Amino acid sequence: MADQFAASMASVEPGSVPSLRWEERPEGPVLVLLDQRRLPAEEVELVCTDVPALVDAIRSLAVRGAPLLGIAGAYGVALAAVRGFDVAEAAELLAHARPTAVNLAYGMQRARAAYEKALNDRLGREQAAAVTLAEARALHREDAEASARMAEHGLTLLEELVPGGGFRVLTHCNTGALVSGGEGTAFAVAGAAHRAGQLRRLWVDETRPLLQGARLTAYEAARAGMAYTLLTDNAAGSLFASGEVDAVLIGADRIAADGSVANKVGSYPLAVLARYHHVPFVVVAPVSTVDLATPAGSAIEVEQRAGHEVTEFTVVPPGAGAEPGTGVPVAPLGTTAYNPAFDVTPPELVTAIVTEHGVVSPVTRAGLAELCAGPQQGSGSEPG
Ligand SMILES: CSC[C@@H](O)[C@@H](O)C(=O)COP(=O)(O)O
Repeated sequence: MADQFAASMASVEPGSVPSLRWEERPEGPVLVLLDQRRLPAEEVELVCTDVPALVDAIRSLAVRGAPLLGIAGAYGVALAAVRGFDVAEAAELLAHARPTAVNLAYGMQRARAAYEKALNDRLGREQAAAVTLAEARALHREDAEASARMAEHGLTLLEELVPGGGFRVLTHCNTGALVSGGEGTAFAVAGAAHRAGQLRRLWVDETRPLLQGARLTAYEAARAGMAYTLLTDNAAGSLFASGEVDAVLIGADRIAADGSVANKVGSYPLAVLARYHHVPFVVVAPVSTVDLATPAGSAIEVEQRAGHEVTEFTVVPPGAGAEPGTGVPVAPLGTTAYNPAFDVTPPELVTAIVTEHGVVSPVTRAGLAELCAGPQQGSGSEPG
């Protein structure tokens, strides 16, 4: 299996990895995921033949990251439709798999709407399923295109915010090709800077407790040939204090209408540090991550995860820790843990939000709504 992935990896752009694909097999279509729980030790495929298996993969973070959750949600509905399962039931399961990343609901709803419209248009179930799959594929392609646009806009913005170039960028969690149909969000901007010879260093937060930074971003940075250094999350403060960070680039799981940003836990403390040290704090996300129906950050549901992810090292050795008691204990038996998967950064701490439509800076409710309505005309960014 690892060989199959190595072969398919040889055909992709350097630095990018195929995180998810639809495959027609003699026994029926399947969704093939790169199992992110096993990285970087092993490149192992996870094959989903039905939506409950996909929901398990989403909950256990085999497939993760906001844009990819959207793509997975759409393909999940298509899988149910093509295999003749109950589409409404599948959509409900997907909608409740994880609560914070709005892209999951967005992708799922888009595919479901395509299916229902096709049935209303009196297409048969088989044709409706084909339409649903086409919608999932379109969303997958659009995400790749959005990623390329975000990289362009983000690099232009970095050049404006950090005169002189040679950027030292700090990032948190994982926002690269592993979470996208393209090169990702924040990581795509770092990638563009790297190709332009402008990325002096990528500082990679390890991202406790599940180490998306250490396991996944370092893996992607190494593949891309970037100069990168891994740090523990709580080493960021001294790094800022010694003037080693020019900008913070992060992704987002949901952006409320007021510009509040929910992202991997640890993002908010970085925003506070960045403000104190006068360093730009830039959020890179597709417009599908902006949820205008959520009025403010306080209304965002933050996923709370199991305590054993904190009380046990769950990713050493690779693949261990899916269940309580199977990881390496690092706290006395019976210790309780506070384990929110995300935190919310208020808009006043965000220097700019970069989307495929352009840049909003300063971050205002009106500016964000305008950006969501369509691409900016002209150069777009006006860093505040
Ligand atoms: C482009 S990905 C942006 C976010 O989805 C990412 O930073 C993040 O927080 C992912 O969290 P995860 O819990 O690993 O799914």
